[in-house]
Amino acid sequence: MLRDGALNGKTIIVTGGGTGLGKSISRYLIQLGANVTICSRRQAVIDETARELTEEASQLTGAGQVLAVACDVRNPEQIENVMAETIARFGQIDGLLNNSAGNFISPTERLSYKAFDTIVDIVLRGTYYFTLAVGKYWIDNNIKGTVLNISTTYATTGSGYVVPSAVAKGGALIMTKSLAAEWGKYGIRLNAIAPGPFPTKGAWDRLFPEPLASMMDPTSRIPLKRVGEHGELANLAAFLLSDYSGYITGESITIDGGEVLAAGEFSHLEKVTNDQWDMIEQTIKQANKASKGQA
Ligand SMILES: CCCCC/C=C/C(=O)SCCNC(=O)CCNC(=O)[C@H](O)C(C)(C)COP(=O)(O)OP(=O)(O)OC[C@H]1O[C@@H](n2cnc3c(N)ncnc32)[C@H](O)[C@@H]1OP(=O)(O)O
Ligand SMILES: NC(=O)C1=CN([C@@H]2O[C@H](COP(=O)(O)OP(=O)(O)OC[C@H]3O[C@@H](n4cnc5c(N)ncnc54)[C@H](OP(=O)(O)O)[C@@H]3O)[C@@H](O)[C@H]2O)C=CC1
Repeated sequence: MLRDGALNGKTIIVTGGGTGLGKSISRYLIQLGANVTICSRRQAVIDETARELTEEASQLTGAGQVLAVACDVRNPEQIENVMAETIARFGQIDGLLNNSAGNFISPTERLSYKAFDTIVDIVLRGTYYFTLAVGKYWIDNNIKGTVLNISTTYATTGSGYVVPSAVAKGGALIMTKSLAAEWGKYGIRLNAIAPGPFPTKGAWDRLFPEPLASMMDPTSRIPLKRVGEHGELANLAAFLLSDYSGYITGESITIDGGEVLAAGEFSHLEKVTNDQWDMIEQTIKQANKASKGQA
């Protein structure tokens, strides 16, 4: 979507950049000229991704570079280290993509206290810690940086069976909007993306394990009748991290093929045939006549 070189000179930190959506978005940011630091807990995973993305970038003209630094987003000292390593290598930080998450599907009454804390600590506390650390750095150095948080559609609707994740994503979304209001005066923007289903191993292993996978088709409730493609999400993320979205802040943009619209009372009637619609129309028209005393 963006022109080659659209992110030249930008340095962006991507949490959870070694796998799944974080990896796909990092790949596109690098193609557009950004330098990207990927971080997550598993050094071997981010090292392998950095190697792969560096190899791909070497085939392109004007692509950025990639740095891998291990970090648990629940640990402020490790966050400071990611920032220090990024500044040492690339000079400054311009963007932060809070993409790391933990999640699993489970009836809430089966959860231990620690299970709830584990998810909320990664998703809400980790997002807050990283945003606070980078935000302080931007304010101190007069940098007009941009934060993009990967949310979910159920951050606003709520959802059963993923309650810790919904609570944490909901909190992170309100943080996005609150800080957009507070830090706008520094030129700092914060936005979110609320994706519907985009297949990744991390999400599918934990949200659609068997026998659930055989019992439910995630596309059946989606008006566009398909899951998302990583490139579609990467396009939106790159735009929101770029200067082209310079007047957008405090927003959450949904990218879900219309899935959230399924809440509409009559949105599930696609199985009704044309013959049935003919019958329905006649029945309603009869009722209309009856109500006017014409039947
Ligand atoms: C498709 C539609 C929209 C989907 C929206 C998607 C949202 C996403 O976030 S998808 C991202 C999925 N990716 C990941 O989750 C990657 C990282 N995840 C993990 O590393 C683990 O899944 C983790 C979150 C559980 C964290 O691992 P770790 O730190 O090693 O924690 P423990 O294994 O020690 O578990 C802590 C605690 O949680 C309990 N627990 C774990 N799994 C379950 C489960 N399936 N059901 C119930 N409880 C679970 C575990 O038992 C521990 O509690 P205690 O037993 O009290 O010690
Ligand atoms: N896939 C989908 O359909 C949807 C995904 N999302 C969101 O997209 C984002 C990416 O998910 P997805 O790519 O699917 O799944 P992945 O499992 O591939 O990504 C999650 C990443 O988070 C990292 N991570 C987990 N815990 C920590 C931690 N404590 N510190 C640092 N990093 C951590 C993991 O790396 P490591 O284990 O090495 O730490 C992993 O790279 C998440 O925010 C998720 O909520 C939202 C809606 C739909």
